[in-house]
Amino acid sequence: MFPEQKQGYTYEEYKVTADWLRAKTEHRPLIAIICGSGLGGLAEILKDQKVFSYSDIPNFPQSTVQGHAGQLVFGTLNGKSCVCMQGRFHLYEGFPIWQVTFPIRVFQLLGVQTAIVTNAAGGLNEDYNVGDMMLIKDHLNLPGFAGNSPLVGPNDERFGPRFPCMSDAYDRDLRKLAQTVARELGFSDFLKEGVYSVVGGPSFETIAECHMLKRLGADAVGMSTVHEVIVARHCGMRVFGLSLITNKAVMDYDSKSKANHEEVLQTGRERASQLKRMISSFVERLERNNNVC
Ligand SMILES: O=P(O)(O)O[C@@H]1C[C@H](O)[C@@H](CO)O1
Ligand code: HPA
Repeated sequence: MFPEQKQGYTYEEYKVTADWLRAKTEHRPLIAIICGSGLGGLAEILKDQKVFSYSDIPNFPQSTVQGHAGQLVFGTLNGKSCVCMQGRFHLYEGFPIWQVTFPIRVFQLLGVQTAIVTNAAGGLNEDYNVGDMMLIKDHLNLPGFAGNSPLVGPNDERFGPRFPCMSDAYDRDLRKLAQTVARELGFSDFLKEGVYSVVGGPSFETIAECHMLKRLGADAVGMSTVHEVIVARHCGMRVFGLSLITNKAVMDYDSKSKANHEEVLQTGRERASQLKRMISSFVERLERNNNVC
């Protein structure tokens, strides 16, 4: 017979990790920042850092993708306590979806109220350019349509309800705040707002798939974020989602362009300083408004 397969974490397992972290750091984060591919440099904006390698944290999965360092960085940003994931987990790495989203519930137990979720994404909207920042206003959850949701399985009411609402997944006030911040920083020319579609990866999309996603209403495509957002909303966090358009999706059969991870990382490096200023000012304003914009 096959050994019984693990179906998810227990409440106690999330708690073991949260308690372990709480015992090892005095930081009590209210904000979590999840760094997308090549965007780990965002953690550098945190002061008074306490850094943990994922391999040292009980129950934590390990990062396997280039551009995801695999470190949890606690620190303060403009006086506000934050925790930053330098590296996230993706379905294509072979993790079950409940492992992909494991850190989110740990953060909730640590007291996090707001999740800032970033990613690298391919632009489907023809008005988008490489290097644009896209405020995520909504998502299309393709793995979810096929039943691969992080909330599948018995629901633990201590985290949230059986049937959480997702029509307000990406907080409108936080998006407004981001628009204000971008305007003040002179970033409006490369700021967009749109719909992010998650696919399973790791292969980049075919031309026909890109056309399909665009017709479904997606402005950008990626391989992450949505699972984390669903779990964050389920447990009552406010979510701000930000995509960096690292490449243009190939939509034309005559095109010689080929999506590739190196271009994704390179665009991240080129936009690193603007992204840091954007997130830093955004968090500063959150503080000023006591998280109520
Ligand atoms: O972690 P994110 O979603 O930013 O990473 C994207 C999707 C793939 O992991 C990778 C492809 O280049 O970048
Ligand atoms: N497709 C899927 N995921 C991505 C892309 C893309 O074009 N760019 C960065 N992540």
